[in-house]
Amino acid sequence: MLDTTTDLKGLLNDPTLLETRAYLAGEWSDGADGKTFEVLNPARGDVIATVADASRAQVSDAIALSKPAQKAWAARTAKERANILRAWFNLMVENADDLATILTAEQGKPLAEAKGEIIYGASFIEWFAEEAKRVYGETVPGHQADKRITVLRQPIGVCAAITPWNFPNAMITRKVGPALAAGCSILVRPAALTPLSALALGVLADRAGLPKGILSIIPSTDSSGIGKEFCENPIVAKLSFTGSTEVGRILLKQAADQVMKCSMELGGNAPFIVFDDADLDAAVEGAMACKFRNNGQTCVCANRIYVQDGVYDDFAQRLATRLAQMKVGDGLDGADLGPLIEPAAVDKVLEHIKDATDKGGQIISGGKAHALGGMFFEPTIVTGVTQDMKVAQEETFGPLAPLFRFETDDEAIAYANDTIFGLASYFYSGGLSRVAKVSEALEYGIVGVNTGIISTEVAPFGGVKQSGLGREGSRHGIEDYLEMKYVCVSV
Ligand SMILES: NC(=O)C1=CN([C@@H]2O[C@H](COP(=O)(O)OP(=O)(O)OC[C@H]3O[C@@H](n4cnc5c(N)ncnc54)[C@H](OP(=O)(O)O)[C@@H]3O)[C@@H](O)[C@H]2O)C=CC1
Ligand SMILES: O=C(O)[C@H](O)CS(=O)(=O)O
Repeated sequence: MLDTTTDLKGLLNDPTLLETRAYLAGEWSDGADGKTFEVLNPARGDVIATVADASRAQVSDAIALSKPAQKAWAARTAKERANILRAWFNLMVENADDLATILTAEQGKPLAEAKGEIIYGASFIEWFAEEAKRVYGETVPGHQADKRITVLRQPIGVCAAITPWNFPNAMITRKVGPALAAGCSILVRPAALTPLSALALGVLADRAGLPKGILSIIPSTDSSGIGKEFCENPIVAKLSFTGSTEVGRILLKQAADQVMKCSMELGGNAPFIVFDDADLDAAVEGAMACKFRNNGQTCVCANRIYVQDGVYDDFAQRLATRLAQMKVGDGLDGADLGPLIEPAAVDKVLEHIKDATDKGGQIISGGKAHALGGMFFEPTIVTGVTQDMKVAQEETFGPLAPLFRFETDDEAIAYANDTIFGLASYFYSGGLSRVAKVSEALEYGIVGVNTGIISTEVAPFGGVKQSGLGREGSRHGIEDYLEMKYVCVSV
């Protein structure tokens, strides 16, 4: 752990963005009985803020208040809602430097990446401000001479969201943007490790003129209690979750009693395939971007790198050369790779490396905790990795690049699909026919071809199999916040 403390307020141009109270139905509130919890900087280990710890009862009250507020919000014109969202987007962009500093301080990713996340997060608010005006209905030719049929698309009502620590800004805006655009209200519970980015978004939403009751940001250590409140409170009509498949399953079971509409962005186990006709320099750059973004802590990060026999050794050597240029350190001090989020994350990377090397894998780069100590870890490459190793089936969520060897296209496709997950996949090839065939054969919601970066607000993001339900972003992202109503008029 670095021997420095973080004067977070002192680093901000606008220190009022560092809000530590809960934002409950538009009111800034202390936790019940003044309860609080501490937020740490994962690079330095120091306490950067003490935040209100909201209780389940407070959340229940906020849900009740958000119901009439939602009705009034839905009654506004789409253009009025869009204008407020647009004002919020502008404020996010204007305050991007401060939002990025807060994000890096609580999450650890390098400042440049944090700034990228803020702009990416803001893009969902901009996109859905535009989509708000395009929620069209339909007219259907009547089935009898006297019948006139119209199809309305109406906001689903009060929504709830649970978001993870790895993207403390963008995973919120990707849910809140479409909800608010559609005319819903939404209550968000961010991960307890990273509530400050979420609360700063609440400050800016307030400034943008969002009416009271439409948005709640709930810092709380009671993840399971708040999750139950979201699933059991009859006012809540929809739940959107991003996080592990394990927690997604719990929430789906809880939501089943109310037959609640759910969107789930769950775990991935992304394959990254390098065929022998690939541009190897491009493939190495793609692997660097895809594997080491957020230090390997995203569910679309390459988890398994499959390289065809003829280019395997060359690719491994080039990747190792590139990795040696990466500087590990404090995200606030210009590092390329920050710390992992918590000690358990370091243990998981060590466990996967040990399992691989016990079964015959060889470390060619890194392989151990970094000399900086704390949650810093050396970016690592293991070669000779096979399908019987843990890393083939489980997400590492850390800076470990395991290199698998394959010979034929069918073998690569079979290995890539041999998982319960189906979020993102990637491959590099220069062959037109291969590009078409492999894209179709991969059982994934997202396929990156000759690119390692696939995240954008304009495309539908989501997985198949146990990676989730629904899509976020794009014109499809608003659908989960709308209900269809068919009106049949006899004339
Ligand atoms: N973050 C992501 O996008 C993904 C994570 N994963 C995997 O999951 C592991 C853990 O990652 P993490 O992001 O913490 O994922 P989790 O699923 O553990 O947490 C995601 C969110 O759910 C909350 N939560 C946890 N348990 C419950 C519950 N019982 N009811 C309601 N909410 C709950 C968490 O709150 P709190 O943290 O405050 O308890 C957090 O806000 C990773 O190492 C990775 O392997 C996989 C895919 C995606
Ligand atoms: O938008 C992204 O790039 C991802 O959603 C982040 S994650 O959910 O894959 O971790």
